[in-house]
Amino acid sequence: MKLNYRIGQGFDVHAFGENRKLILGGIEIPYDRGLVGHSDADVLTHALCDALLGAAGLNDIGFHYPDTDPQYKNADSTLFLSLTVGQLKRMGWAVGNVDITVIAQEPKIAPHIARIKSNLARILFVSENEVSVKATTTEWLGYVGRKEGIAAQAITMIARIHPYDG
Ligand SMILES: Nc1ccn([C@@H]2O[C@H](COP(=O)(O)O)[C@@H](O)[C@H]2O)c(=O)n1
Ligand SMILES: C[C@@]1(CO)OP(=O)(O)OP(=O)(O)OC[C@H]1O
Repeated sequence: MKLNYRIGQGFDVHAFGENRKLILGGIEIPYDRGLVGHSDADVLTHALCDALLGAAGLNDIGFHYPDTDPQYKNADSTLFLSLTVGQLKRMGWAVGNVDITVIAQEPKIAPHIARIKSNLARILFVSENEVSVKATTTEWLGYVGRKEGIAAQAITMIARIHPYDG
């Protein structure tokens, strides 16, 4: 018999670069630098995609949306999240809750968390109560502390909404 719940976790890091917007959870955060990547480098959304894909046993974001594919150049990463949610839905999974930590020395994320949660809840088809977004510094230690980039980790629980035999 298949279980009705599964958990997954994801982790991602992107480096800061010049002339880039800082996008987290699909929301533009005012800062003098942005993150560098093939897509918009939305590190929070990438970690969340990996958590959801991991929960469903579906490999990772780079497997489904390779950084060698020109169609994803500067892509809005919430597209990957929407596609992932659709993929899970077709397999009979709905998102239960997500818990995300952004690891950044700067900028302050707290003032933007309400907007990030609202945006993610809309894409995940859950209420904002099911979306937790937190932030921490690394107390000036390591690559995050040197303000070289931002890391994010995400954990999710998904629940089976209909049987799937694939
Ligand atoms: N980029 C960040 C980092 C932290 N916060 C908020 O500040 C609090 C204290 O952070 P510490 O790393 O010193 O524990 C943290 O709990 C967050 O609320 C933030 O908004 N943005
Ligand atoms: C999102 C993708 C695809 O554009 O590229 P990046 O923005 O570079 O992000 P990363 O987390 O390194 O890997 C996933 C990629 O396939």
